[in-house]
Amino acid sequence: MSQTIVVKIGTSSLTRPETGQLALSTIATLAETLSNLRHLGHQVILVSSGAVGVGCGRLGLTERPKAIALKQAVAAVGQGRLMRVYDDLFSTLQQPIAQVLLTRTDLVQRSHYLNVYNTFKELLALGVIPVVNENDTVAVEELKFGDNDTLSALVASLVEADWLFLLTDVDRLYSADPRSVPDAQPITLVNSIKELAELQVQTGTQGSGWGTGGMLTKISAARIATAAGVRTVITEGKYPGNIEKILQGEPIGTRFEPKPEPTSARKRWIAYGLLPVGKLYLDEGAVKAISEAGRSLLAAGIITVEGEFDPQEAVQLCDKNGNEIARGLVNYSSSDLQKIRGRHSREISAVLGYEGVETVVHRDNLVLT
Ligand SMILES: Nc1ncnc2c1ncn2[C@@H]1O[C@H](COP(=O)(O)OP(=O)(O)O)[C@@H](O)[C@H]1O
Ligand SMILES: N[C@@H](CCC(=O)OP(=O)(O)O)C(=O)O
Repeated sequence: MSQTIVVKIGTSSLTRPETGQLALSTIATLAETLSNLRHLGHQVILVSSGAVGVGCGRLGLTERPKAIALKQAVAAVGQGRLMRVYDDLFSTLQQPIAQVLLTRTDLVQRSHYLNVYNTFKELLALGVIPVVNENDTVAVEELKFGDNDTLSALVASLVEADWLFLLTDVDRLYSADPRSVPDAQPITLVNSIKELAELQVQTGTQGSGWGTGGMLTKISAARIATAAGVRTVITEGKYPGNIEKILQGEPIGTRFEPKPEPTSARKRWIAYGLLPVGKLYLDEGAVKAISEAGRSLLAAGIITVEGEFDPQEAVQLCDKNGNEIARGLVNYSSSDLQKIRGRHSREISAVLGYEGVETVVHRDNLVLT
């Protein structure tokens, strides 16, 4: 049966840590594996990091730059080099590829999001393997995915993939970072992210020398992907051939079982695609109404409004202690909300001087998180 498979490979697998040079044998095996999957009739998307790492190698820089402009310049050098290598390898295997560079803003606007979706669908229908990365050279810091684990999960969710493989430099997830805790216990199966919380996995936020997010971003990627119904696997990038074995059922790496939430693609976009620009603190009644009774949010339940935003932007809905319970698209600007918070819906028109809608966040635009 044809499946849609998203494979993410991190810098730590694509480059040799000692020299920063490309790990050519790994990349060649990856190209072979992905081409095989295509021949078996699967649809394949590769999310590849490495622009910054490869750019550094090309320019002789020995550590990942911190200054934003330098990082962006280095990424521009590395991305071209990376695509050249991929295209050479995939061309030898007669497998067409395409470069897709995304920024977070491409997923924030619903029309752009649908546009990206249509482009992926078209590329996959053409038998092409899209090679995706964040458009590091133009991405604005506060509007970044920040790491390709998150990006790959959003792409997998967008195309409704069956599988997401996160290839990294450890063979699987452990109870703690195996670099610093030698007796950390391997984890092979995670039935739900809640179960992971119970296992109390320590992740640290540090990746290996060249990587960005360590295991933390991989687990949050697994959360996004499994909630969208995508089975997610963390496994070692050095052996891309394992992907085929895992698809055949071999217990390699750490497997996260999909836990599709009964939400539409649009609600997933609200929950994970959008960047919230404000926070609404709600009283207990409002928290109950939206989380237990599935109601819309009314102005009466809002205690505090934080941030500046326009109507139809995304906001976090929190309890009075600031814990997020939901996200949604707001019907009023922050300045109007400051005037109507705590007020009954029938008072809104008198306070604002125009006939506004009754709900602040309609339940169709609200997702529990
Ligand atoms: N609980 C854990 N299990 C496994 N690895 C962990 C854990 N916590 C932290 N790590 C570290 O995460 C690193 C992989 O993350 P990173 O370097 O960002 O990879 P990539 O470049 O593939 O995205 C590993 O080398 C490991 O040291
Ligand atoms: N977009 C960046 C990658 C950021 C990233 O997530 O890196 P990694 O942790 O190695 O997967 C680049 O191409 O260098």
